[in-house]
Amino acid sequence: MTPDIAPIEWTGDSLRLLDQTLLPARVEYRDITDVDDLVDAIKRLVVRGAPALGVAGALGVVVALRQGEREGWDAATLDAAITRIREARPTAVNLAAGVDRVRSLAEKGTDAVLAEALAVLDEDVQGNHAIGRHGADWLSTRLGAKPLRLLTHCNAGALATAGWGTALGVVRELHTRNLIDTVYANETRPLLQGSRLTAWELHQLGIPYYVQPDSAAAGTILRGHVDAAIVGADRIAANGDTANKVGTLAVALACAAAGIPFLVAAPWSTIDLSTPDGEHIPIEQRSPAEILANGPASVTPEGARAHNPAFDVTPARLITALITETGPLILADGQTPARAR
Ligand SMILES: CSC[C@@H](O)[C@@H](O)C(=O)COP(=O)(O)O
Repeated sequence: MTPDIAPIEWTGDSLRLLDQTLLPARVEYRDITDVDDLVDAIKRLVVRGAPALGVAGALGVVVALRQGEREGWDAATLDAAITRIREARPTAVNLAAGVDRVRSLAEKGTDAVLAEALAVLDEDVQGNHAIGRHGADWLSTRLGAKPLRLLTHCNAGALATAGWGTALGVVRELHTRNLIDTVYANETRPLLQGSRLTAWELHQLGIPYYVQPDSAAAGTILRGHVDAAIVGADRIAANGDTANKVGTLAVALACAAAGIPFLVAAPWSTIDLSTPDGEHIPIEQRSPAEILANGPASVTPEGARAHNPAFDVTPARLITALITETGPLILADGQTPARAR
């Protein structure tokens, strides 16, 4: 299946990434043939979003193998390079899972690894379309077949995946059914994935939207302007606790207070049955500079300390349903990923 926006591709010679740090001002691609460049791209969020990181991890093993062939690496050097890709960011389980899925094929040769990595990419696009259909069915059955006002946080669109998107995939499917009134896109401080990326995607798709400050979300929800919230996930524990972009928990709490559905849309590749609950999910701490400064200009007194977690964990009890490619799991009714598998 051909994705529309292609944030990540294999060109035949290189891993091509749409540079998400430059959007929406510039559409530029980076051709990656070097492990250092890939690790830097992952850390700087040139490529980002859990499913896209899974594909980057899998294709990253191909990059490492080819660089190793070019530069005559021994097995230990190759292994260390692959591990650096795997550990470039800690929270999205897809990154490590993508690396692990293809790594063991290295002894069969680079072509075998490449074929499996491309399968990861293809499965993601197909799975996202299924998530879109399941989510749209669930929402229109539960809320009625009327145009919906949905809220989302961060970017869980085509850019965050191999194509189509998860939470935004549901929005897109509803839009094709004429069932979207408007989308509230939280701006997503501090790196603005909502105002830069989600708004860019919604604009291109012709879907009506507002960008709002993250801090407006609770008020928008409690004033009755939102029918449901839908977000993506970086890692879902066996009990359904879900790590996603920092600020997601506040949205879930507001939805619970307002009595409206809070949905997580994510593929099974984001579910980590080896992590029992949210307390065990590693949370990435990012650079203080992201919140102590606005570009080059400091916005805080000298010596200010920063607490800058990139993600928070929403407890399963606040999640109405988890929409996967195999259908919805109704966490509100006590279903969990562990019991479903
Ligand atoms: C389908 S993407 C789901 C999540 O990965 C997304 O919501 C998110 O939190 C991304 O964080 P990011 O730091 O931009 O990689």
